[in-house]
Amino acid sequence: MRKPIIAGNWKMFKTVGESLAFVSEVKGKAEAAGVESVICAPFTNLPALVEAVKGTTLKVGAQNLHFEDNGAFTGEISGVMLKDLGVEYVIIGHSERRAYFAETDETVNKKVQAAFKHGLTPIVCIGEKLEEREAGQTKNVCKVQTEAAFAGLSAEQAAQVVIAYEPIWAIGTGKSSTAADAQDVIGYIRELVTGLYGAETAAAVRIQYGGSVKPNNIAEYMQQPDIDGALVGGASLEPASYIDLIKGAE
Ligand SMILES: O=C[C@H](O)COP(=O)(O)O
Repeated sequence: MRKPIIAGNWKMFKTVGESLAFVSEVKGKAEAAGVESVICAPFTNLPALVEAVKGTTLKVGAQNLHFEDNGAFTGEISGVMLKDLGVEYVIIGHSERRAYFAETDETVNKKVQAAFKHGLTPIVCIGEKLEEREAGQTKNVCKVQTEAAFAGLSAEQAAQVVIAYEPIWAIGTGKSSTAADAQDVIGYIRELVTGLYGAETAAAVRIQYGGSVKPNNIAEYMQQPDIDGALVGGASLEPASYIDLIKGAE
């Protein structure tokens, strides 16, 4: 049985003070039995957040990591450093990182391996651009990105990966994929994992939908057999909305 997971991706929003105010608002309210609630915050906010969520069921994630443990990589943060802070999750290969920071399928794979090396759970983002969808390439794009992300992982590691299927045209646009379309692609992604590792591993992998998920549409996605949660940007920033997302996922 897969435990649903709602992850808020705050992107480049919130100061430390704003993060702490958010946690004190949602504490005790963004907790639904059987739903894992994660906040993926900017690096600067992680130490304070890890401290603030102690004693709650909220978990903290980063939005990126470097694949090396340390070295001359100005401005980067490694898995060693995240683990040292007490961070549990890390988003890898978000489409904004692929588009603006030159992340490739190869670096995504290296980062997934680095996450496992340091005991972090990777939330691996995949998804097609609008022109790829219009050209009927959605599943092909997801196949290439999924296979690359999982390269070299053991079945035991693969089972722990969280995949976030985010059609790029649906991110921050208010144009969400229909629940049926999202299920179609996510069901296909699970078949891909079955092909790579077998049915038992594929049945354990959690696959989220992301792209304009809001409190008023989360339930439709959660009703789909292969959708195990959501990676949420805009609607995760306000405490009331975040609480409603968690409740809606129950
Ligand atoms: O990581 C989250 C996604 O980019 C979705 O963002 P959004 O919910 O604002 O569309």
